[in-house]
Amino acid sequence: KSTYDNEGGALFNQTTLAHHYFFHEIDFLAKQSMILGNYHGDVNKSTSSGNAEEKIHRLRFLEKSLLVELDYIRQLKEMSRNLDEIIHNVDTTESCGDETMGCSNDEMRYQRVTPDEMFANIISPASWPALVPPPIFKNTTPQNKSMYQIDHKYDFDLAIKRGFGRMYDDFNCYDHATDQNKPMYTPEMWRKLWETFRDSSLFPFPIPTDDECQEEPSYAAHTTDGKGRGIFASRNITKGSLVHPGHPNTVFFLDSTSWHRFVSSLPKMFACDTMEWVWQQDLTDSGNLVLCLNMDKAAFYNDGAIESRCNIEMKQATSLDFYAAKDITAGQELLYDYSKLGFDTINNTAAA
Ligand SMILES: C[S@@+](CC[C@H](N)C(=O)[O-])C[C@H]1O[C@@H](n2cnc3c(N)ncnc32)[C@H](O)[C@@H]1O
Repeated sequence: KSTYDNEGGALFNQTTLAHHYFFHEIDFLAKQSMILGNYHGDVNKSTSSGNAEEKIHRLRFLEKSLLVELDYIRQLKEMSRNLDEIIHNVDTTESCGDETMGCSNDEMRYQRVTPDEMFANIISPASWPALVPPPIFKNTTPQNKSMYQIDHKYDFDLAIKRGFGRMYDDFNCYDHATDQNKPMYTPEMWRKLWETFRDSSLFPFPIPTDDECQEEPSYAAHTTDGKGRGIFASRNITKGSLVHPGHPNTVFFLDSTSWHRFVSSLPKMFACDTMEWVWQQDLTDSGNLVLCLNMDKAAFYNDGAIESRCNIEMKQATSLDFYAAKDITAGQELLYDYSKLGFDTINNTAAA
């Protein structure tokens, strides 16, 4: 929009930002489709041990995702057609007044509008922070690590390496991490998390309905050995059976911006929780790590590697489904090996 160059640059910048936003959105959509398509579409590979019902279930979710995506593409197309028009037609008379208030014609036409005013017309306000550069992260040392946090290699240090340190610090999550009385999540709380993801994500990921979620042989409860909340077997489980399908309640963040936007949109407790729950995994066997987050009680699975107590596992590194690695008795805590998820192969995709 070089014609606006002489207008002081502000409108020019906003125009550029609008285009930047648009292309960022397209790019994000393409990546999100790739992950969804590869993960949910490749059912034969990723659920070779799964049953037909599970495959149908997964394909249904893929179908629903694609329909939402199609609709989104339609909206983007519409937006691209109208983008210039919207930018030109922003109603500026209110902030500038009219000629009787001393505004020149040019000022009336090109009165600066705030990004919020302009973007309110074309995108949801939740998307605006995408255009603000992420903060510069500083290393932080937690003040009061408990014994568990010192022993536990995942906490703090790894979070900081991933670039979460500043957000962890901003939300002052250190006490939260060691708190053994954090609340159990109600369905409303999970929904709130889902809605924030939907609103802060550039992709309107479909929120699964209850009948899309399979019954699992487990329940969430507080642990008694300092691990916070955990997941326990609700009945005896035979070795090899599915204990948790990773779909449809796992969501993906493909870049640091979308992750930061999501966490920054949450109240403190949710923000601190999600920063402790998130992990990275190469879902497409392509060398690209994706940030993954469980939006259901699966977020409470603890690490059993330290005490060699793991009893559940994924059959493939690209899978999100957990199977019993041995016979499990009702009441036992379900534990897996965190290191199997690629925590050690962090390449800082999540860091700014
Ligand atoms: C994926 S979450 C598991 C749910 C967590 N216990 C909660 O209440 O939110 C990972 C966090 O759980 C805790 N955790 C997991 N396994 C642990 C272990 N073996 N010992 C101590 N803490 C553990 C750590 O605080 C870690 O950051």
